[in-house]
Amino acid sequence: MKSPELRRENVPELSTEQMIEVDRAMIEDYGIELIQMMENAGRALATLARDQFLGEGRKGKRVTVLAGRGGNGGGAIVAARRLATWGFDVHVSLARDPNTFSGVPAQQLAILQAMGVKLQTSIPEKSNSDVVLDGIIGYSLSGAPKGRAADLIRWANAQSAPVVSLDAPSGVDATNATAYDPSIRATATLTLALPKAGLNHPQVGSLYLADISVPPELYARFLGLTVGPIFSDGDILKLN
Ligand SMILES: NC(=O)C1=CN([C@@H]2O[C@H](COP(=O)(O)OP(=O)(O)OC[C@H]3O[C@@H](n4cnc5c(N)ncnc54)[C@H](O)[C@@H]3O)[C@@H](O)[C@H]2O)[C@H](O)CC1
Ligand SMILES: [K+]
Repeated sequence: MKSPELRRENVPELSTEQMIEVDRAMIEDYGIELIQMMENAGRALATLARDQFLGEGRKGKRVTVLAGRGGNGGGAIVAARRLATWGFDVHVSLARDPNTFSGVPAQQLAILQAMGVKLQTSIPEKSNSDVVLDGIIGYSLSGAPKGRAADLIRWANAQSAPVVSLDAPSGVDATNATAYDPSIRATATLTLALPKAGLNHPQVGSLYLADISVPPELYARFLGLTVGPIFSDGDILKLN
């Protein structure tokens, strides 16, 4: 299935600081809550994985989802839930123990646990995934990945399956494009709302953009940026 395309020069790029301001305005000025944005992000990630990377004959196909405890992991956990409900064999590996999760990501994790989706807190023991989803760290990366997050990144890079990153490849700075060691070498990256300035890096792979329902007028009002109704042709655009 082909995604509608959008030329990169036709949309502004955001810094992490600007994206945090978008998140703030969404919640405080428009009343669009984090859980709503995360649902849109996660559903788009699941849809992209299904339509671009899982192909025909989907029954029994294995999806490995790597998730941190922040907003990025929360979106990946939503994607895991959607793919599980669509009949895929979903395995989730967490970068942090479940009892360290809080807020909306904890709520999303609890749903996954209630559904009985396979969940572990160690690196996946199998290497036969059909696709790997990377929701380890998003725009709140601080320095080179450490601990289990780093172990999961190294594991993902050793897989032959395509790796699809949410928002940014984990370990790549979304604002300044620094690729720390280790960092995900993605086949594709699905970023949210508008492209981030640091996603001009070969480790991003093919770049896609998902609609998380930011009203275009928000960009004008809070960031002084003009953005048209870019998602009028679809929820997921391929950026060229
Ligand atoms: N409007 C939007 O774009 C929305 C984006 N969403 C997603 O949320 C993330 C940002 O979420 P946040 O909670 O701020 O943090 P992260 O998930 O990026 O990361 C925090 C997580 O990562 C750990 N961590 C950070 N640096 C390191 C490191 N060097 N080594 C190991 N671990 C590290 C940190 O400890 C935390 O556990 C954004 O990217 C989007 O994906 C929202 O879902 C919706 C709105
Ligand atoms: K990521």
